[in-house]
Amino acid sequence: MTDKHRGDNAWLLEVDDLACGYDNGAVVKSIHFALGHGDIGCLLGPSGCGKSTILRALAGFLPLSAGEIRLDGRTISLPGRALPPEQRQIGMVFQDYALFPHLTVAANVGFGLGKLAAGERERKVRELLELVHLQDLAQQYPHELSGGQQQRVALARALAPEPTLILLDEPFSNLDADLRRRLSLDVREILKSLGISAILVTHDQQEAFAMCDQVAVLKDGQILQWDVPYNLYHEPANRFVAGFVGQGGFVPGRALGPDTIESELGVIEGNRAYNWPQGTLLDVLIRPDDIVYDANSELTARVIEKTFAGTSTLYRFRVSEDTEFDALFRSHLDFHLGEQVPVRVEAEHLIAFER
Ligand SMILES: Nc1ncnc2c1ncn2[C@@H]1O[C@H](COP(=O)(O)OP(=O)(O)OP(=O)(O)O)[C@@H](O)[C@H]1O
Repeated sequence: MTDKHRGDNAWLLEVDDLACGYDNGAVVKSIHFALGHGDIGCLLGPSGCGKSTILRALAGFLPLSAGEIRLDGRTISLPGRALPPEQRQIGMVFQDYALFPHLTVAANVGFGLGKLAAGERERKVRELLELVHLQDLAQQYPHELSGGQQQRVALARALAPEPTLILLDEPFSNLDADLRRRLSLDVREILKSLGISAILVTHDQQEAFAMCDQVAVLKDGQILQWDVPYNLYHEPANRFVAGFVGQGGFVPGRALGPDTIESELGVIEGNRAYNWPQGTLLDVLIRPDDIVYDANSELTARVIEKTFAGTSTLYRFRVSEDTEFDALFRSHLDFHLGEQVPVRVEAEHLIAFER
């Protein structure tokens, strides 16, 4: 990261106890998180949970009813007192690109650079277009570009004034899946190469995991967990996060000891201790990659659904009326509906919640 963006503060962005909403009441409340210099954070959650509302508060478009927002140690929002959006050094990229249709690509990127001398502005625009690989399209108009190219222009335009933080509001949702994946990785690389921090809003968990260092999972206006993607997947703090992040479902179990659970899938031992009394009834999280095929296993499960996906096949298995689970096998392990298949649980991370 560049020194230009590093202040003396441990965090670039600190959000403390934030609450805000609209005329009809608070939408988000008790929001806490902090983002490091050069880190990319994500607000992930279902539609209507308040992701864009938090982004608007960060950008300065929405007043706070409680809490505080600090950027590089400087307070930018308090209830009744807020730095105007244009003084925050925060850039924004929107879902619909929001480019100026009557301006060329180069003029769009240079739009916010009016204060620079013409030669300096041209140099800066050229550098930014090279960064987003659009140097050959500088004289085109937005309607002559693909969606992915337009979004690159929008990113270059947001980067031009050298913001401290970039806010990305569902920036890839108008693009097809393949382009979405490639562009999200490209944008990550560009932001990392410049050392610019960002907050991405998305409801796409794969995008959040691929692009972000830390992710907040939101529900009903609250952050349920703010963590690195690995922990969200393997150490979900509660049932909602476990269900929302990644695939998987729950099977019934009973605590045998602090790290051991008995279920119809056998005795499962994990690497994490809980303090349930012995005999506590539990729901055990089983992810499709927690199940392996084992010809020697005594446990067999019946195939009740099968979804072929090229290199892998997702199976739904049933052991009893109460115990069903998904398993992802390489597709050469080809079983037919109704077949009894020997399987074994291989779950290092044992995740369970009291029933
Ligand atoms: N301008 C507004 N006035 C009143 N209520 C609003 C306004 N904008 C959003 N809301 C309400 O605030 C809640 C959160 O909306 P928000 O747009 O922050 O959700 P979101 O998580 O970004 O959803 P999505 O993924 O669908 O964009 C919703 O119940 C929504 O109806």
